Amino acid sequence: MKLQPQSSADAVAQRLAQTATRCLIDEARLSPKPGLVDSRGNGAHSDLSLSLMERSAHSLTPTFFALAQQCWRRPADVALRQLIGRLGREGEQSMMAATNGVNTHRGAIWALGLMVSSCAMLSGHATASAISEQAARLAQLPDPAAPTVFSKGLRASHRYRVPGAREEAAQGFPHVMKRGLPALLHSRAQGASEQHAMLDALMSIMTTLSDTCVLSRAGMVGLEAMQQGAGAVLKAGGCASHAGRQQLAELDQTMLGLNASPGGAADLLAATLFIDRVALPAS
Ligand SMILES: CC(C)(COP(=O)(O)OP(=O)(O)OC[C@H]1O[C@@H](n2cnc3c(N)ncnc32)[C@H](O)[C@@H]1O)[C@@H](O)C(=O)NCCC(=O)NCCS
Ligand SMILES: Nc1ncnc2c1ncn2[C@@H]1O[C@H](COP(=O)(O)OP(=O)(O)OP(=O)(O)O)[C@@H](O)[C@H]1O
Repeated sequence: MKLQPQSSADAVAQRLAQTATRCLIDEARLSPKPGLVDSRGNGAHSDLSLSLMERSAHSLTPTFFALAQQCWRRPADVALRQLIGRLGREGEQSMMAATNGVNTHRGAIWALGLMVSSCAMLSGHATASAISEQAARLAQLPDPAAPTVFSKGLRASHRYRVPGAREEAAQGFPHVMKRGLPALLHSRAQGASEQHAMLDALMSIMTTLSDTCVLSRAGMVGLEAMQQGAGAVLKAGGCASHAGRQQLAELDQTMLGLNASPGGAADLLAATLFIDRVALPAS
């Protein structure tokens, strides 16, 4: 979608929105991802496809643009948190309209929505730590208008007593800051291709994330298989190595066998790519 900037705020909002959409598309196309939709196929999903994921990603550009515009240079307070919540839920509706009711990106709207908002609050110029800290502040604020449905993610969080999407954000996205981003930068510095560096970032996120998508579909057995399998890929030398790619192929088979798909880890990979592309280098 073409957005016409009117001011510097609009120009930054346009850049952030287009980058967020691009990160969703790059995440979806990245292959081979265990259990997830990628350019090979639908993974463990019967209702998702790459073209649906791409359509959904494009439908979200106006949501990310509105979030960035509305958050431009504003402080974190309850009024802004409520506004972001409303825009995020409207984004979920746009996604559902674009996909005929299939949940392609709910978790991604949450993670990227908070990051786009945080970045705009900081005038579009901020380090990775500043963006993640601002996102944590937003996520910690109450949104009295939030619906009280007991979602699948919330149910898994309660049943297995593990943190979910809300906690990940409220803690400042530790799986982006301490796993995904360092792994992406490390693999690049070792000479890995961009594809392999992105896959290593995903593996690093998967080693410790309590992904409620995996828990909902495959329980604790599925979560342990995901964490252990991702660790084995990295231990074998990562995705740039032949041994690492063999472990990755095994993990893919295991996840498909368990009908498990790490959707939360995929969201956090997209968020990692976003931070990598928009954050200023730390001084
Ligand atoms: C917080 C959200 C993600 C709802 O989470 P909930 O735990 O209730 O479960 P739900 O099953 O609906 O979605 C969870 C999704 O998060 C992702 N996820 C799963 N596990 C994790 C994890 N450990 N960490 C991060 N993301 C995860 C997955 O994609 C999963 O599908 C969100 O939909 C929400 O409440 N949005 C309200 C609108 C809002 O406030 N938006 C503000 C930012 S735009
Ligand atoms: N490449 C991807 N493949 C699959 N899921 C992804 C991908 N990228 C991100 N996701 C995330 O995974 C979540 C979809 O997970 P899931 O299929 O478990 O949702 P659901 O439709 O609520 O559940 P189910 O299909 O089990 O009924 C979305 O919230 C989305 O953000």
